[in-house]
Amino acid sequence: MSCLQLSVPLLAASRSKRTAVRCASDRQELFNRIAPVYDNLNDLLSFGQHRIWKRMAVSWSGAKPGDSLLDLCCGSGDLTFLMSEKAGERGKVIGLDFSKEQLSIASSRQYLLSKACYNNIEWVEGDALDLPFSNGYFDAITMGYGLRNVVDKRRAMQEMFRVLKPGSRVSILDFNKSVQPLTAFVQEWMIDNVVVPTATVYGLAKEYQYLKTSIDTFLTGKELEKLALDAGFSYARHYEIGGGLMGNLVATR
Ligand SMILES: C/C(=C\Cc1cc(O)c2ccccc2c1O)CCC[C@H](C)CCC[C@H](C)CCCC(C)C
Ligand SMILES: C[S@@+](CC[C@H](N)C(=O)[O-])C[C@H]1O[C@@H](n2cnc3c(N)ncnc32)[C@H](O)[C@@H]1O
Repeated sequence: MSCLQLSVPLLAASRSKRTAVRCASDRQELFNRIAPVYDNLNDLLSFGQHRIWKRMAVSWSGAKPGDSLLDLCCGSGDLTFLMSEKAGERGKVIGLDFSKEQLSIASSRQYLLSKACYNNIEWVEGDALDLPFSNGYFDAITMGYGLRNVVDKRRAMQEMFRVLKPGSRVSILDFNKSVQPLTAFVQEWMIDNVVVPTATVYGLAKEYQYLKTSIDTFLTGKELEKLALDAGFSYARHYEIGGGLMGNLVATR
């Protein structure tokens, strides 16, 4: 069984560093593979709604002109570009990801979109579980659809806490693991009957089946709030958006 199918409890039970490293590299390869079609499939499969959800995440981060900002697990840069517009030409935004292919797409988009403020963006190939930044460096952090994909969510939350300035916020957007049976049913039905079959047309059935597995083993809103408070954040609130299909955790250091 590849670790893309391993549930988090099984992964945690294995506890072997080697397993975690292999899982991280399997996911790294997955996001390298889907990079060429990632943006288009997101637009197609969410009817463009994901762009609204991402704008909400950036607004909740509290990012403002002149800030030093971080978009963690930036992928092709959707939230990085939004954070760049918030920071303006006096500010700075770092987009960090461990997928070379995703960062390549992000860099190409930066050149093609060529907005003046986008000169404030720096792309960094790195690990969200071992950030190459000093303590208390950033004024705000966003993480869009990344927390569910890291192999150690606690460690990722601790790293975000470490590199944030006191009083600053992290805004974490992801799928919502709903406790409402109807919402959970609709989400699962859409993924089973629309998302995975569409991805199969692109030869990516396994990759989008992983999407479903990762949601099944994700944390609920209340569990995400507790994860943030346990990492040291003073305040944490999880908001359900997109009819409960998505969720956004806002936490203050
Ligand atoms: C931007 C979105 C998902 C990003 C994303 C995250 C992952 O962890 C992946 C893992 C593996 C493969 C792909 C991804 C991935 O793309 C959210 C929107 C795109 C979704 C793929 C579509 C979700 C559909 C909703 C369940 C239903 C939407 C209903 C509509 C708004 C009426
Ligand atoms: C679903 S994509 C999200 C991309 C983008 N934030 C968005 O909202 O579209 C998840 C991203 O997380 C990255 N990722 C997963 N684990 C990571 C880690 N440990 N360190 C850095 N990036 C990671 C993947 O390479 C991928 O680009």
